[in-house]
Amino acid sequence: MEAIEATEVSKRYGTETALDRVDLTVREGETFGFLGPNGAGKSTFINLLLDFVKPTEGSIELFGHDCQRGGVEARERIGVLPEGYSVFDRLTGRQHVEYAIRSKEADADPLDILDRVGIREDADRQASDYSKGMAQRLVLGMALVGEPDLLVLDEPSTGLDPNGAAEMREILREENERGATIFFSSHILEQVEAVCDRVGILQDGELVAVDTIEGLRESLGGGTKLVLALDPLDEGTLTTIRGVEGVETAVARDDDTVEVTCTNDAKMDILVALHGAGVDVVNFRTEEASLEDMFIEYTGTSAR
Ligand SMILES: Nc1ncnc2c1ncn2[C@@H]1O[C@H](COP(=O)(O)OP(=O)(O)OP(=O)(O)O)[C@@H](O)[C@H]1O
Repeated sequence: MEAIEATEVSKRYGTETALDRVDLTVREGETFGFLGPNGAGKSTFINLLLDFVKPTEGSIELFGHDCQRGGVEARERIGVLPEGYSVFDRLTGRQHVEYAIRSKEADADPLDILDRVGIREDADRQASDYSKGMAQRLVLGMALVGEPDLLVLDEPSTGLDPNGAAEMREILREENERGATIFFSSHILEQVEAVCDRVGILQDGELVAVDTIEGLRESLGGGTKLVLALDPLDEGTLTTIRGVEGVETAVARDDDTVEVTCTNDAKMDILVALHGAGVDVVNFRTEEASLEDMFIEYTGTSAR
């Protein structure tokens, strides 16, 4: 059975189309990263999943249950970290987790959960005194209660320092190994690249790509990145490179280094064109296109 199955889902707010006929399947056991620039529709999709808002057209199923008609059964199997969740000021961290345990009728030790997300020491402090990162850890802990079959996480790394982000990745890996499906949105592409089996890229409400990271690379013609040290590196040199068939982008990194994303076949042609234009290639290496490079190619914008 599929964990998430969206069929032709659209959501309009007045004249604003937040999602436009999105078809998406997330299989049980997958870790799926949901990417898109600000305002692309990621939170809207997650809000539809959770039945916080209704689709204008189309439907979404969770474990075979329509999110609107049979959502309750499905939601019992889900752990959620919503965007911008605010903690209850008067409750301690422990009380938050106890609340989640009661409402999910789960059997868990709140301190074990708080330990897992790294705030056991702060269990009995009021959550209003928590830092942003601690509050985010607490909400993740609440999402983990009851060993959910699906974790839906909207920007889980918000507020976390690099250590916190690494711990978050580790928890996602452990949860996935336990058998949970993970669906999360993020602007932190290194994070997505490190843990996801597949990614979907949303832009202006449309799903412009869904694939493995390897698959995205291939569909961008090999997705090679060349890093060239050139003399001279000026506008004329950049124009020469951009004129070669198969070149997607050519951006100067500093005074003498340029980064070029291109198809595999274009690499040799670039060197030939530079030689023809009298440009000296001082240094030359290739790198695999990162998810960030591919995101820019698909959406024309940076993820952050
Ligand atoms: N309640 C609402 N009323 C009107 N427009 C809305 C509402 N919620 C979202 N939108 C619009 O829908 C579009 C998609 O927004 P959404 O919050 O889903 O994007 P997002 O990809 O999650 O963005 P971000 O990365 O900034 O969180 C935006 O143009 C936004 O202005």
